[in-house]
Amino acid sequence: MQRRKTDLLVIGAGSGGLSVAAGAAQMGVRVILLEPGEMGGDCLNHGCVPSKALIASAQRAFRMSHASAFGVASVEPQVDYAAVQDHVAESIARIAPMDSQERFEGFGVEVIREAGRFLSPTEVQAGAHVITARRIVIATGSRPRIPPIPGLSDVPYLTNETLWQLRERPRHLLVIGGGPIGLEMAQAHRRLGCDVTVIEAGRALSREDPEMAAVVLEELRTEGVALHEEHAVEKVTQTADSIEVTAGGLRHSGSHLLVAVGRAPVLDALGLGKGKVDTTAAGITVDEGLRTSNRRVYAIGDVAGGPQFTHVAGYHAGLVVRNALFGLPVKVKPQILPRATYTSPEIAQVGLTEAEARHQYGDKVEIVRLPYQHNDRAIAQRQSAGLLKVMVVKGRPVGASIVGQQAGELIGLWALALSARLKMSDIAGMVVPYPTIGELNKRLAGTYFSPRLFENETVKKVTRAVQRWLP
Ligand SMILES: Cc1cc2nc3c(=O)[nH]c(=O)nc-3n(C[C@H](O)[C@H](O)[C@H](O)COP(=O)(O)OP(=O)(O)OC[C@H]3O[C@@H](n4cnc5c(N)ncnc54)[C@H](O)[C@@H]3O)c2cc1C
Ligand SMILES: NC(=O)c1ccc[n+]([C@@H]2O[C@H](COP(=O)([O-])OP(=O)(O)OC[C@H]3O[C@@H](n4cnc5c(N)ncnc54)[C@H](O)[C@@H]3O)[C@@H](O)[C@H]2O)c1
Repeated sequence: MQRRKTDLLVIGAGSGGLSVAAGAAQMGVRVILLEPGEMGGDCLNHGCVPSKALIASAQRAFRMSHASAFGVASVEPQVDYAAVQDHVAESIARIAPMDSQERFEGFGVEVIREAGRFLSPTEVQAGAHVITARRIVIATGSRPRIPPIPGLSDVPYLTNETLWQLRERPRHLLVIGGGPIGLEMAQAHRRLGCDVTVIEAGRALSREDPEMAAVVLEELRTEGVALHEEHAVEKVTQTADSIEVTAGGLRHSGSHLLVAVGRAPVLDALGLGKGKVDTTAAGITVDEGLRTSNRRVYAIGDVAGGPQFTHVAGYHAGLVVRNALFGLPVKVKPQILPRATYTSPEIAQVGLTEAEARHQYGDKVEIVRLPYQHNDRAIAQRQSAGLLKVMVVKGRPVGASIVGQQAGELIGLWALALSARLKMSDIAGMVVPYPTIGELNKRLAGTYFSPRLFENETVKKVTRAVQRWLP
């Protein structure tokens, strides 16, 4: 065994671990990074990047078959599924150098391609190395949760880890789970010409405001995705040429099955008991500053049991670097963390939903609504289905929900508004280029002020009085 000492040991080279390692090493700290698998973790290799690349192919296909309204003949797209997967692989390959071992070694990080396992509260074993570190960051992410459905283990099923190796287009894709993974992949495959059936035990997109989620679900159904909500899966069986899922008294037959029912934290084999790091089923237990029960050890990203997004792992990393390197007090602010699901239309959220805001603020909250149909660019592009809702308390937004074209882009402004505590007047006062979808944000703030200005007798009296004094 080779004994090693370092300032910072990072376990896992995914979105969270890489961000911590890069930040710390570039500040001159000695960093060792452990990764037994592919550099870049889930987001690059099995998550965000491949899913968004597949969605991009699907959007192309959809536009080809829906062009006639624009005066361009619609055509039935010829989908070469293997070539679609080549595009997915190429997207990963183009981004991979950013997360590569060589790039991180260039920052001064020592990368060891071994799994880490605690031997004691201060020592971690990785292959032939025993590493002692002043601070340790666990960033081991999550993996697909496989539910205990009778028969599931006896059939060949896909997860987000294996979907990208598929070369033949599924004739009929069955999807268990109507969350972000299930619905992004369901719509993309439908647009690529597959029959698709989604079986959801509860409500699809259940984290989202139901009014906003309904817009997405209606579009999916219009495009031909068979979506069964409140249908608990009873069993899965295989016949000679198909897989059958029995749910809610119905039998769904398909050629391929995708399981997308949530994530499980990667905790096993880490020896967390020896490290005196406490866990629950959701993940590693952390305080507001991401410290675990072992004060020298932090947990970030998916393994920390909170919202599971790449930008959240990156945000955690920034906080940990500040605290571990400079001793600065840090605190996770859940209310500033946005999320977006990249269906068409997209659905995005930051801060409180309408229901949460009403629950927290009662009648002090004002709900400001603006449908997309008033946006000139959305009309010109025939993408005017959508809605913005912003929850406002005493002139400041406390939450924003958006469903529609580019919702994931539009939510960024409200994420800034919440993190910088901007007022609605700040949003109303900004000037945005015409004609853009982004005008919706400013127009919504205008909608907040309209009744105050234009339906207010005092304002009208004062304005009339001022006219008499003006030269
Ligand atoms: C299909 C899909 C689509 C997604 N799309 C989006 C999206 O569009 N936007 C978004 O924000 N998020 C998206 N996500 C979520 C996002 O991928 C995760 O939130 C993010 O990857 C979490 O980063 P992480 O660093 O916590 O974990 P990971 O990226 O999973 O990295 C963990 C790393 O730790 C390594 N590891 C595990 N055990 C050990 C050990 N014992 N020792 C050393 N290393 C170990 C693993 O090999 C892995 O490389 C998506 C996820 C999926 C599955
Ligand atoms: N655009 C994005 O940012 C994006 C995209 C994909 C994934 N992600 C991340 O990955 C996480 C995991 O996504 P996910 O969709 O797998 O999980 P999820 O937990 O968000 O949704 C899973 C769905 O499966 C349902 N379900 C659970 N067990 C079931 C069963 N036995 N039968 C039928 N339905 C069942 C649940 O009710 C739920 O609606 C997300 O929460 C998100 O954090 C993000």
